[in-house]
Amino acid sequence: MPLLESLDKFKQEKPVVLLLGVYDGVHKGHQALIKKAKEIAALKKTKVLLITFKNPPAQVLFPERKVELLCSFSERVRHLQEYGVDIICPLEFKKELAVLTAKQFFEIIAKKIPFTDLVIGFSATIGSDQKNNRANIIKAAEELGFRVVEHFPVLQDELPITSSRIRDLIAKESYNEAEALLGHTLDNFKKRP
Ligand SMILES: Cc1cc2nc3c(=O)[nH]c(=O)nc-3n(C[C@H](O)[C@H](O)[C@H](O)COP(=O)(O)O)c2cc1C
Ligand SMILES: Nc1ncnc2c1ncn2[C@@H]1O[C@H](COP(=O)(O)OP(=O)(O)OP(=O)(O)O)[C@@H](O)[C@H]1O
Repeated sequence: MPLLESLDKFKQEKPVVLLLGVYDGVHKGHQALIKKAKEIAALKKTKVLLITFKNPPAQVLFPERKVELLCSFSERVRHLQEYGVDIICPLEFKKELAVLTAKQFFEIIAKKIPFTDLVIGFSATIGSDQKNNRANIIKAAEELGFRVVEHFPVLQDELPITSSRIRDLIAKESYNEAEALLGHTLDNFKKRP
C-alpha cells in the first residue's frame, strides 16, 4: 500500500516512523531524512510513513507567491518509493488545516496513525504556532509521547540543499548543478529545454 487514500484508511498494528513535508524533488536532503527514518524503522521492525502535502502550503498561505514545483505528484511518489518510503499519505493543505497548532495537528494524526518517531530536518516548521516553532514541536512530542529526531542540514558547497535552491538553479539554466543537488536527473516536469 504505497499510497494511503486517507488517514482513516490506515491499517497497521505497529506504530510507524513518521516523515512530514512537501518533499518537492525528493532531493539529497530529503533522501538523508528518509534514510534516517528507514534506519530507525529497521531497528523497530516497522515502516516509514510520509505525510506529504499534495499542494505546497505556501500556495494556500501566500497565494501571491508563485511556487513552481520541481516534479509532478506522480514523479514525487515514484522517487519517494525508490528511496524507500513504505507508505505515502497525501494530504490536501487547506485553510482549516493551516490554523491548527503543532500539538493539535499531531493529536489528530496520532489518533489515526500511531507513530513512535518523527524525523525532521533543520528547516522544518509545523503548525500555526510558527513563533518558537521548534520548541512547540518538541513540547507537543513530550506531551503526546513521541520522539523527535532532528537531522543536521545536508550541504552542498557549504549551503543547505533545498527545493527552493534547486528551483533557482533551474531558473538560471544551471541544470547540472540542479541535478547534483537533486541526486538524480531532472524529471519530465522540469525537463531541460
Ligand atoms: C497544521 C499545520 C499548520 C500550519 N500553519 C501554518 C501557518 O499558519 N503559517 C505558515 O506560514 N505555515 C503554516 N504551516 C506550514 C508549515 O510551516 C510548512 O510549510 C509545511 O508544514 C510544509 O512543510 P515543509 O516546509 O517542511 O515541507 C502549517 C503546517 C501545518 C502542518
Ligand atoms: N538539506 C537538508 N538537510 C536536512 N533536512 C532537510 C534538507 N532540506 C530539507 N530538509 C527537511 O526535509 C523536510 C521537508 O522539507 P521541505 O519539503 O520543506 O523541503 P525544502 O527543500 O526545505 O523545500 P523549500 O525550499 O520549498 O522550503 C523538512 O523537515 C526539512 O527541514
